[in-house]
Amino acid sequence: MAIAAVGQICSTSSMMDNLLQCQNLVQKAASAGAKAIFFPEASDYIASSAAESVSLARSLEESDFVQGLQRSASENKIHINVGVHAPAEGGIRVKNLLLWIDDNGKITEQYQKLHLFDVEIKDGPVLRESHSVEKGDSILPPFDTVLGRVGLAICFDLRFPEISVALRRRNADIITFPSAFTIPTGKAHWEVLLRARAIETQSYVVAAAQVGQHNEKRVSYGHSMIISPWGSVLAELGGDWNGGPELATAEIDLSSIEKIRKEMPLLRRTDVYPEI
Ligand SMILES: O=C(O)CNC(=O)[C@H](CS)NC(=O)CCC(=O)C(=O)O
Repeated sequence: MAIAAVGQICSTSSMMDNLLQCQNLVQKAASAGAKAIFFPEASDYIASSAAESVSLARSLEESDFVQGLQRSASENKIHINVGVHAPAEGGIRVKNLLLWIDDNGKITEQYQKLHLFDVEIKDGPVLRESHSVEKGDSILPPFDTVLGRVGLAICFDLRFPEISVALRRRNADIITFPSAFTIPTGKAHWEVLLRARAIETQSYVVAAAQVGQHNEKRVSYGHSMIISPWGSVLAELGGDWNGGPELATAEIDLSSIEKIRKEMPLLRRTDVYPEI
């Protein structure tokens, strides 16, 4: 059994301030005995326009934000899962990435968001992620960590159960959804979707979320959660920015996954519908 932590922050366009928020939580998570800490999507920055987002992006090797977290991981002997941007080929778009940094500070895995959030909701959010972001083209196979086998997905990917089912089929124990959900869609769908993904994959779901006002145009829903493979919310943070970053922790018990999967085997009818 090992402890996982979720960190809830409010990123702005100041990468240095965002790094300080994360580093503060890394220390707290390490003091709480956590083996890994999970941060939201776009922890490095949330920009107020597509142009600003592209101009702020740095390669992983040149990002002070990423390097700062690599140092924190090794100094605090903790693994870090964090969402960041990096420039895409051609210079007009960015990649929306999720990194695994091990407790020596090395980036060992990276996933590029598959599904981009293009919405035009009447009297609600209008966002066109595909204007500034290049979509990924593959599922990253789950990998072994101190907590168990981790499968990576990001934010809007949550709405496509195929990716979670594919990660489960490749033996994920824990599926991540670092996010920056909007308030109306968060209120309506966030917890239901997260619990559904945990229940249908019989896996832990770790969802670190951005919270509060990032700039004059963007506000995020918060409510970071860790959910058990039975679908219970084990840890949850609030929806308000209380002036500082916040942390929640939960124990990851791999034997509970084994028990649930044994007691209720979800045998798929792949003779009727395709295997994912
Ligand atoms: O733009 C960045 O830098 C960071 N990326 C995001 O905030 C992304 C794209 S705008 N947000 C979402 O996918 C929210 C999904 C959502 O709210 C839902 O599915 O309801």
